[in-house]
This record gives sequence, structure tokens and C-alpha cells, in this order.
Amino acid sequence: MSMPVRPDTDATVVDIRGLWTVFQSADGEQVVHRDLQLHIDRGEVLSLVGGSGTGKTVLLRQILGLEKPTRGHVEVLGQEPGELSASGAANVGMLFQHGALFSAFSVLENIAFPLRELKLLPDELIRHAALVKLQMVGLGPQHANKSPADLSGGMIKRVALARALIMDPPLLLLDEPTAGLDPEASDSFCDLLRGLHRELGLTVVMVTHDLDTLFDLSTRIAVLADQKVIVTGAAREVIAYPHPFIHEYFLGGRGQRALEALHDKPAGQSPAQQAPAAGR
Ligand SMILES: Nc1ncnc2c1ncn2[C@@H]1O[C@H](COP(=O)(O)OP(=O)(O)OP(=O)(O)O)[C@@H](O)[C@H]1O
Repeated sequence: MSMPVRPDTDATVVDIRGLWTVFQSADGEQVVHRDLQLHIDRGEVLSLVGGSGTGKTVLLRQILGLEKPTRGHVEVLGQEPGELSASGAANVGMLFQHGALFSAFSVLENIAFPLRELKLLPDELIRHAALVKLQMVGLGPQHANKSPADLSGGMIKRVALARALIMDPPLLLLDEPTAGLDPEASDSFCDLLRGLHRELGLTVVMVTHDLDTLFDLSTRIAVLADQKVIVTGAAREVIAYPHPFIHEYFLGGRGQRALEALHDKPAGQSPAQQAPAAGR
């Protein structure tokens, strides 16, 4: 007997509908998001791009469950953000902008911290899991007992990434993942992220001001302006959208240089070069 074929409803990882974010200030109300919509499917690397103060970081925090929108609907894997999955693990891992490691903890203690907080597993198992993650981000066990103060900027990002991945979240949020890194460390961190995205089948939502990182990693770009997502699509599609912010951001000198670098890469290396996907 054949089973009825069901539509694939499992593809949605993030579903945001009718989102409003309004802050009260001494000068009155500040509307940051006005009826914003965003839909992200499994396996995407979606980058949020927008001018300063357009609410990119606030949106990441809402997906993570650290902040509630004023109005509207945010769902991550069919659940309210911040809830644990059926297995008790976190659905979302986040790499904060400056790594945000605990300075009094060793590298391994930092990576293990979220698992230890759960108070479900014995110490030896937690230590082992943290060592596996340390290796996964390209750092050897000789770094396990170091203090964050003894690490380079690139290593701090890697340790923070290992911590974000400790509970094997299917969704990873990255806030300015390459900010503060020199070009070499930045390229190497992008290589690591690209590899992990592929190997772990992660869905990634990223905020970046760095156009090289943007073009290097994104499978889709969403542009925030006028308090909403004005366009989403592959790089070519977004760049062709007529809006003053897009023109200034992508077609100024900085954007032109990053685009040229993108075109110089061998075909197949850069996901942003793939055929345009329909904006959602
Ligand atoms: N808790 C808060 N209370 C009041 N206003 C806030 C709060 N959090 C954020 N804002 C305001 O919301 C706006 C959006 O902030 P957000 O940090 O998300 O911007 P952003 O797009 O990430 O900007 P940038 O690219 O400069 O980091 C800003 O004007 C900020 O001052």
C-alpha cells in the first residue's frame, strides 16, 4: 500500500509575519520594524543587510528569543523562539559580535558553558563534547586550557562559534562574524563557516557589513529599509532592485570592489553567484 504524499512542510526554519517593533523613548515612539515579513528555509545562508539602526540586531535577538516583538508572529522550527527542542537542546545558536567569551573561564569551559547550565549530563561527557567542538572549529586540544586573553581575534571567534554549536542547533545566527578580523583571518573564518554549513546542514542567518563576507557566504540576501524587508534574493537580483540604499551600498566604490572580487572567483565557489531565487 502506498502512503499519501504530503507537501514538504518541514522546510521552513524561520517564519516571521506582520512583525512590529516599537520602542518608547523620551522623544516619543520609534518604529523600528513595521509589518515586516521574512521566511527562511532549511539550508539557506540568509544575510540581513541594512543601514545603521534599521533593526538587524534586534531581529536576530527576536529570532533567538531574547526579545519579544511589539506585535506579530515569529516562529523558529514551528516553535516560539527560545523554547527548547523535543530533545531538550537549543534550536538556535548565536555567535555574538565580539565573541563575548567569559574572561575568567578557560577555552573549554567557555565552550561547555551552555551544556553545563542544562545540568543534565555528567562532567566527563560535557568535556568530551566541548573537545569535539573545539576540533570542529579547527583548534587543537592544546588550546583547551588557555584563557581568552591569550587568544588572537580569529581564535576568539572560533571558540565563540564552538560554544554556539555545543548543542548542535539546526539554526545558527551570526552577528558580524568577521568584524575586527584582518583579511586573512576573515577569509579563513569564512572558509570554516562555509564548511560547517555544508557538513552540518545548518541554516544560517547573518548580519554583516562586510561585503566580501556577504558575497562569499550568502545564498540569499534580505535588505532592511523603510522599516521592513524591501527585497530578498540572490546578490544579482537584490543589486538590481531600485532603492537609494541599495544603490549607495552595493554600487559605491566598496561594493564595486567586492563585486569584482566575486566575479574573479572560479565558478561554483560563491553561493551568492547562484541563479536568482524568487524573493520571499
Ligand atoms: N532595547 C531598546 N530600547 C530602545 N531602543 C532600542 C533598543 N534596542 C534597539 N533599539 C533601537 O532600535 C534601533 C535598531 O537597533 P539595531 O541595533 O537592531 O540596529 P542595527 O540595524 O543592528 O544597526 P547597526 O548596523 O548600526 O548595528 C536603533 O535605533 C536602536 O537604538
